[in-house]
Amino acid sequence: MEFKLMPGGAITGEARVPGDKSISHRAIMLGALAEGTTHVTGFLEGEDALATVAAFRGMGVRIDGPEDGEVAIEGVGLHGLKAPAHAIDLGNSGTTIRLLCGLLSGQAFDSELTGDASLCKRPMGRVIDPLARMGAQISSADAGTPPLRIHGGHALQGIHYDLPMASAQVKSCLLLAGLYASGRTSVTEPAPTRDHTERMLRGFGYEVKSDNGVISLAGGGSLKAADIDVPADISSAAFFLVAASIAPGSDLLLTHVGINPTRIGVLNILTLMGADITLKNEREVGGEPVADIRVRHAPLKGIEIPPDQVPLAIDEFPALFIAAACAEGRTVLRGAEELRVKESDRIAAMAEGLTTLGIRNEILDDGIIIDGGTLGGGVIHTYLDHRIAMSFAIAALRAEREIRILDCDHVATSFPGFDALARGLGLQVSALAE
Ligand SMILES: O=C(O)C1=C[C@@H](OP(=O)(O)O)[C@@H](O)[C@H](O)C1
Ligand SMILES: C=C(OP(=O)(O)O)C(=O)O
Repeated sequence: MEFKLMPGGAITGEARVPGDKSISHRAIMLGALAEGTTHVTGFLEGEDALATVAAFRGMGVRIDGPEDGEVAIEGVGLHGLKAPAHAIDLGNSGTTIRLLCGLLSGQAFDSELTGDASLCKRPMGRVIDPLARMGAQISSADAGTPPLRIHGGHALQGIHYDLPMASAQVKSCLLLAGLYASGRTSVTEPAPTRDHTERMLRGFGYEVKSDNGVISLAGGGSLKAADIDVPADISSAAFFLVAASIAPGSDLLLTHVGINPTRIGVLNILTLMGADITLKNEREVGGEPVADIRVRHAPLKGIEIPPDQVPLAIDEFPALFIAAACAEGRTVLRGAEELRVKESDRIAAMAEGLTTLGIRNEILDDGIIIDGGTLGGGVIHTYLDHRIAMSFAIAALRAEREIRILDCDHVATSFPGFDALARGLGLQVSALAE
């Protein structure tokens, strides 16, 4: 499928974007390992979260739904999973494969994890190495990439691990392995990352300590089923936060959006650029802060992105680069080398598309410099990356000519129905069979 976008338009109205992907994955994982039935509402019915559902069904867990965002998971307890009959295919989902590495290292059975062409290029050494120090045995393809074979039946010991990169996936992987390890498992992060695993473990009655940047738990406990209301994904909301900011005449309300402090870099960065964003009706839902977000068009200016905001906005940079392209002056991002190992090399993929649209930019090892300017039009390559596709779709609001975006099927990994929702709010997008 490809997207064709006519230039111009404004973004107006009210919308609730689909459920948070990170929280949806964790709801299935912890629900499966809990004792009792976990009920989930607001679940993301996107391909990545559905890959997590399929993985646990394949290990004998009864999961009803999702239907209208509702899922019921019959937990089997920490030791109730069954050996999967086949290799588990996790599609495009880095979060699922890395968290499962930790969880499956603690099982008595062997398992094999694989995925699509994008996932099979992503680095897994970052979880394999610390898990090996805990006593796990995982073999990978030569480059440290999937397919992975996890040899079960090895006793795990708790370790302390200083994370070399700010990664919630590595942190969460080790905490899940730690549930099965003897003694304590603890990690320190070079900078805070999303803390949904810690919050949800506590919500399931498992003690997790966070003391001065050290996050730890002791193995050998148990999880009690809980009800989870998944907020709308701020990473999906980000496309419309940028869209409404850059398109004159825009006024948009995004409802029930998760505003966990470890996820709101996009709000902080856009506000520093001059965006008109207000939070309303702030509340806490099932251990996660939530708000309605109003965003109106405002002229944006280029900024130096504060390094402390980078991990808090890591998935939102493709959309933020479009904001930078529409801003007056220069935006500089550094300290974001992690963008090179996502579903695509997001620095290279965005730089290429920005250049196609006539926006001057310079690639750095760990970031990019973007000079705001006038956007033309042209044909964009997504490199099979959902966030690249959606970012260039919203760029059309300020483009002078038509934009065609090739290979947009992956949008459904995180944001099923993106094009219909965007059309309803004023983006002139059509989805065409390729
Ligand atoms: O833990 C998670 O749910 C995620 C963590 C981040 O990855 P890293 O941990 O690799 O930074 C993020 O990019 C990904 O979309 C989701
Ligand atoms: C990086 C992402 O996801 P994952 O690592 O789970 O594939 C993302 O959704 O932007």
